[in-house]
Amino acid sequence: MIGCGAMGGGMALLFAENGVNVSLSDPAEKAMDTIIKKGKEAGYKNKLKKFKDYKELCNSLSKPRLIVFSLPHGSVGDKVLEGLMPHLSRNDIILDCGNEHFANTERRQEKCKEPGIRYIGCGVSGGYQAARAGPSMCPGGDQSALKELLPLLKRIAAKDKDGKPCVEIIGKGGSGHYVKMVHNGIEHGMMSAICEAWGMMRKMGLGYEEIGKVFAEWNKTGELEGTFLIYIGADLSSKRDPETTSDGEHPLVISEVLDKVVQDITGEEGTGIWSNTEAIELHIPAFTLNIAHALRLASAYRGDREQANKIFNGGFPPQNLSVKDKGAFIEDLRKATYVACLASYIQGLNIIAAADKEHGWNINYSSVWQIWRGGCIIQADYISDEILAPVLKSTNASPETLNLNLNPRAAKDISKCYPSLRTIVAKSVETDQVTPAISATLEYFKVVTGTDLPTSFYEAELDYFGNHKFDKKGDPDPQVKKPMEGKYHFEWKPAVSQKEAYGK
Ligand SMILES: NC(=O)C1=CN([C@@H]2O[C@H](COP(=O)(O)OP(=O)(O)OC[C@H]3O[C@@H](n4cnc5c(N)ncnc54)[C@H](OP(=O)(O)O)[C@@H]3O)[C@@H](O)[C@H]2O)C=CC1
Ligand SMILES: O=C(CO)[C@H](O)[C@H](O)COP(=O)(O)O
Repeated sequence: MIGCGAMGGGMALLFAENGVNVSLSDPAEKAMDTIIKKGKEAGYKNKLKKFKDYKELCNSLSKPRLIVFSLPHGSVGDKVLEGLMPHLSRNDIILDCGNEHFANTERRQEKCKEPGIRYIGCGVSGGYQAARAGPSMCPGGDQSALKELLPLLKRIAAKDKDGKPCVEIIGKGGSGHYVKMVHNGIEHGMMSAICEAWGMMRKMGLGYEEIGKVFAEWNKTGELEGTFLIYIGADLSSKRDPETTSDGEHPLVISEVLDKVVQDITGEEGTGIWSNTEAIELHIPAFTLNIAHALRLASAYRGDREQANKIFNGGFPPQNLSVKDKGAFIEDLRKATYVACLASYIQGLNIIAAADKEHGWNINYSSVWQIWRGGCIIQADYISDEILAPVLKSTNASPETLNLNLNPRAAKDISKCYPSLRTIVAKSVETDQVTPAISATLEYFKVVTGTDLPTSFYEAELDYFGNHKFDKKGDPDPQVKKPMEGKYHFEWKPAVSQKEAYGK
């Protein structure tokens, strides 16, 4: 296990629990000692050993070796690979369990080809608790290595509600890391919508623990049933700090958490940036994911926000929400949260489908479905059973069939929940609530199902100044339905000389 932090430490213990001898490497000796101590306490006798140099570490492993990375993304992995290479042999496997950029994964796979080392990009999900108990795993790369590894991975992976392991072969090349990256993009869309709903409930006057109870209800039944992020939202809402304050209180931890999400800016994580960049580069409209990312960014600048708040004389803070029927409003909020979560899935799947076509990864979509069934952060039982299963589990699921905006079952739910989504956004606008992902979701569904968009005017302006051409309404040519340049240009205003324009 190279990298013994929150995730690597948990996975090292998980492997040891499953009878595997684990050799540890981390710059922090203390991190390795802690894992060894925990292993001893758990009764995994002599299963965990620490190593300072790669030669000794590699000599300690039986062949073909399995080397697991749980490292920060980027150059760290390159340096580690460089250092390990001289001590590895043909057929050894590197299982990169970090959140690595798929292009780095593919570059390393290329580098490993000649010496015959098999490099697998394997996103893992579920946080450090799942790393210890069994994560959802998303491996892609060399098929022979994947087939050899799968039995072991199935032993350690999370199990879904039917007891099936949440790990399957995703596809070739960097597809495993790609799917995990998009998982995180979806995660961010869902987390944004959920925190926005939480913010509105706070402004309705609900206490932290009361909101926890609402989330617990949402998680029990209906469209948000079995949604991990709703479940942990319920759980965290009642956690109290064991330290007492001066007045003898044990404060709710959530009441003390500052409103900033920083890891995109600190570089700690990259998946949010990469998944949005991918959406843009692959021409996928991903309103909910894009704005969720922007909310994180804006939130990170706490100091700037404080200064702007002063300059704007207090800014535009959310007003207290008075609603006639609290129960009905919370039900609208639940439905709005659900459609924003579903929109996040739809946008994420559209990104994966476009990338699969572009890279020829041949992604197995029933594997994607299975790894998202349990153990991962975006686990959502209702969405999985009702919406995704009929599409992703199908034996002929392909990038062409993945667009859930064209799926009648998804359309039924979105149409049913749309009035609630509109009610929530309208109330939010009226009272200055912070609801970017929920509002963007309303716009998203309006736009992707709309056949009378104001972009006619946009197109005309583009043609006016740029000769960018347009197509005409009613043209029977099927090409006009494709994203291709239009056939017509109108001379809205002929170009004139400088003298004619400026009169000199
Ligand atoms: N935390 C989470 O919830 C999840 C994280 N991930 C991904 O898993 C990976 C690990 O994350 P996480 O455990 O949270 O991060 P941590 O920072 O806790 O762990 C990373 C570990 O790698 C160590 N490290 C740095 N350089 C080297 C090196 N050259 N050789 C060996 N070890 C090294 C670090 O040591 P030091 O601190 O001394 O530099 C640290 O102990 C990341 O890619 C992350 O994106 C994936 C899913 C969930
Ligand atoms: O990969 C993860 C979950 O799936 C990690 O928890 C990750 O650290 C979350 O950070 P970010 O919100 O920046 O993706």
